[in-house]
Amino acid sequence: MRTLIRNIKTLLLGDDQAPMMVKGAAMQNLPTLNNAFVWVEKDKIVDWGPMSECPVATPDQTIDATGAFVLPTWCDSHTHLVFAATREGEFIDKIQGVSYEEIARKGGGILNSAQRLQNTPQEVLLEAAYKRLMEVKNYGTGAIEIKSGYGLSLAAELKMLRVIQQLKTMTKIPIKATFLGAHALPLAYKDNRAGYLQLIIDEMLPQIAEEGLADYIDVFCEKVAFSVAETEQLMEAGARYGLKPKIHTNQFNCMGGIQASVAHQAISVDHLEVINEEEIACLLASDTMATLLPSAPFFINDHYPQARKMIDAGMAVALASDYNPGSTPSGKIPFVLSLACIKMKMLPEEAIFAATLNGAYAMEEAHRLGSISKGKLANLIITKPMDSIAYMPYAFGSDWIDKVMISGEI
Ligand SMILES: N=CN[C@@H](CCC(=O)O)C(=O)O
Ligand SMILES: [Zn+2]
Repeated sequence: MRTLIRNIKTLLLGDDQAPMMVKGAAMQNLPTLNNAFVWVEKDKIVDWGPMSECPVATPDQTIDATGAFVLPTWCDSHTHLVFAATREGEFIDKIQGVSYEEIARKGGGILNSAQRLQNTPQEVLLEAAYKRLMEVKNYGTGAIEIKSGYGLSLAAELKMLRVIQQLKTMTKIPIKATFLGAHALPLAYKDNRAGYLQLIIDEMLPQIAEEGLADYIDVFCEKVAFSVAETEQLMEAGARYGLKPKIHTNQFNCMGGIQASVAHQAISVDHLEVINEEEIACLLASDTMATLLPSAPFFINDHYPQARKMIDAGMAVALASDYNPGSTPSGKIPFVLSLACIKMKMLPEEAIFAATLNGAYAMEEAHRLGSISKGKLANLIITKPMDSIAYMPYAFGSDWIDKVMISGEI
């Protein structure tokens, strides 16, 4: 199938020499080309440029994008898309003043989700996760990372990861799987932390590696979850099976999670609602992506990451949804862009870079996604007609995406 998208009002991120990530001030320089075309063959972008250079060959399909923007799909590098049940009960608790951390300490939160997931058959989880995947695709997500971490037993963690593996075969959306066995300490191990770590290291990891179920290892490095020393132990264990770290840290506490993750060559550190100068310096000197998840502090009424300070210091940041039933029951990246601009003072251009190319870097997909470059996958968003880039984060309640192309198919 050969598809021509023509008369594009403005093409964003057209760059055949796109870097693997963009940092600091460069995040404002989003490549734009007015009055453009994109030529797609099979699943790839074959050509793009100004309409004056549009090929004369006849495509199988033509899309007229008059008045519209075309940009790469979002690379959502942090989600918990596989879960058994929503948690509206805790939503009401939070409205009535109980904090997210208090709910976790009382055995709600992640443990609540784990209990539900352990009792839910794999096919039921798969059907629900597939529906969520199709939902976020319509919001423009064209690559996604999905974590385990609501299993917390050997059988249930494997079940979650097998669901993710099945999802990979059911869609052309690139998916990366992350093993998050250390998401919460199961009640059965409440007086035996070391025992749970041994279960992860001696039983879960070898089986996961044998079945090739995970691309990355994650740990929830927080006072309410796992310590820095435990996180290091797990990153080292993951490395023995070739799993690179992507670490939940600095959601509530600065306790050394960033430094430890960077020292273990983490692909990304995620959340960063709190961060200090030393941690910013550490990230600046690293190749680790800072992935910000502003829908989480929005939903649990926490403070937002200091994106402006990070970018002004020269850091690269990525934006992701954190779609999960507890802190973020939403996978809508356009809303994440709005929060990034409104609450974190990111410019629209920075937010778009953060949710596309930098998101791709945070899931090691920047070589084939995240920009409009010849040879990259044709995963594209075609917007409804609009006047400016700023309309995207500005119109936070509108559905401004018209079409989503995944691997060359609308
Ligand atoms: N913070 C840790 N994990 C998830 C929330 C999980 C849950 O509450 O179910 C997050 O990234 O926000
Ligand atoms: Zn998360």
